Amino acid sequence: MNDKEISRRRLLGTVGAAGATGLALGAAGGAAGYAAASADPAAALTTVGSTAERFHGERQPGITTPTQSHGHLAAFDLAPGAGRREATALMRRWSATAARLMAGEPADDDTGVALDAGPSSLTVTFGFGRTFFDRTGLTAQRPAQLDPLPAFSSDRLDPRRSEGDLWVQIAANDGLVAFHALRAVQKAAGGAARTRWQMTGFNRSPGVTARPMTSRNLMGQVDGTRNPQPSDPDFDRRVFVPATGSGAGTAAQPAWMAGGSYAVVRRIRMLLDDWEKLSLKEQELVIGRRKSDGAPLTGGGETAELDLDRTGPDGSPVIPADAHARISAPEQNAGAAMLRRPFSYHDGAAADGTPDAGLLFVCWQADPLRGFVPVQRKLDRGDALSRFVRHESSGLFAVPGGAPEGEYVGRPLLEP
Ligand SMILES: C=CC1=C(C)c2cc3[nH]c(cc4nc(cc5[nH]c(cc1n2)c(C)c5CCC(=O)O)C(CCC(=O)O)=C4C)c(C)c3C=C
Ligand SMILES: [Fe+2]
Repeated sequence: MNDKEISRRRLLGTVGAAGATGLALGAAGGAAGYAAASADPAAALTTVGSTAERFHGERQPGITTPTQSHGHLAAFDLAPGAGRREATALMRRWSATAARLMAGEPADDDTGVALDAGPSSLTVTFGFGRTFFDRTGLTAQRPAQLDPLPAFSSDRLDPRRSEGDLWVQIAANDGLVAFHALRAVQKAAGGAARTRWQMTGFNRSPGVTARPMTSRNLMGQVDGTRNPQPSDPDFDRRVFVPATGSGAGTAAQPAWMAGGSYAVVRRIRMLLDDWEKLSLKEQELVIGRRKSDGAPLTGGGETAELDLDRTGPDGSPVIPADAHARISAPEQNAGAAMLRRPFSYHDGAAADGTPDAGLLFVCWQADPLRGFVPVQRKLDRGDALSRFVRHESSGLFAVPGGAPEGEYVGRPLLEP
């Protein structure tokens, strides 16, 4: 792998090292807050702890930020009686809280949970659900892209753990820093909004592999190999809403979504007891890739192209017709693609004793009808993986562009 490829892959969090886009806050740089308060600031922060992401900017953090090791996803509903005024004040408070915590500074009325740690690549990302717009009298500003996702035959969705007026994604390379931020966001909600659901996930910790590697999921597969890369000429067009408010071939988007993206969030349970009964060969045929290194069954290394036309001695395709990697490939879906940025989760055992574990699947795209929806439709019809997974909750959120310095996320919608 050359240097360019490594830095490109770091950007998407496929490596086990602190983020390339982050800003290391050393003592000389005046890392305010927790670490600066310790006896020896110069020694207090490791590279992992001292790395900071920027809150303010054209785009929100947490979309192309290298995937962190700890994540919390939370949806909130506006409190009864709360409308646009309360939502505006809430987004101001949340943005101020996120900016402070991401810079390694304490929140108002701080709980002290992250007292000794640096920002640890914390990101806080905010989104609006479909119901937010009616609640705030902004129905006319609701993007068509937030229309409900179609029902899929394999859905087993729990409505209480789906959707929501507002969505927050919190992630950091330290569990205490991530939890601290979640509590700060929940406290800053005050009387304006209540937690509707909350889920906790994880990824590999920075630095645990000897070389930069794509992460694995709880089925043991290398997962993330064929994600779109920021260096791809069509990356921005696929993932972000352009400043003009709409992209080629997509439905018009409101101006307030410029620089934003849409997050599809699915809690996908893995039926691990069934999966783990398969032989290695059977597992590899389900995906169409080798488990050891993620390489296509048709050969080459991890990043080699899939040869979808290759047949074996018996005349059947080497990458089976129902293999997940074949069915989800953009070439099989009129170019539909999304940026997958998931977390694994493990919530103990279900009532039947099986592990309640799987993927908090989060994918990003400029338009869900040109990303998640066509691919999931296809997977729903004939993906070999579907026997081993169950979609248990779902959310679709409009994530606006980032807040410039001195502003808050969502200002162009709430106070145009
Ligand atoms: C609708 C979108 C997708 C869902 C839902 C989904 C669930 C899911 N996927 C894996 C494991 C792997 N997925 C891989 C590739 C892959 N998956 C999707 C989409 C969804 N997956 C896409 C678009 C792609 C890339 C296809 C391509 O560009 O060729 C892979 C292979 C490695 C990789 O490219 O990342 C694995 C492994 C699980 C376990 C899962 C649900 C739990
Ligand atoms: Fe997949």
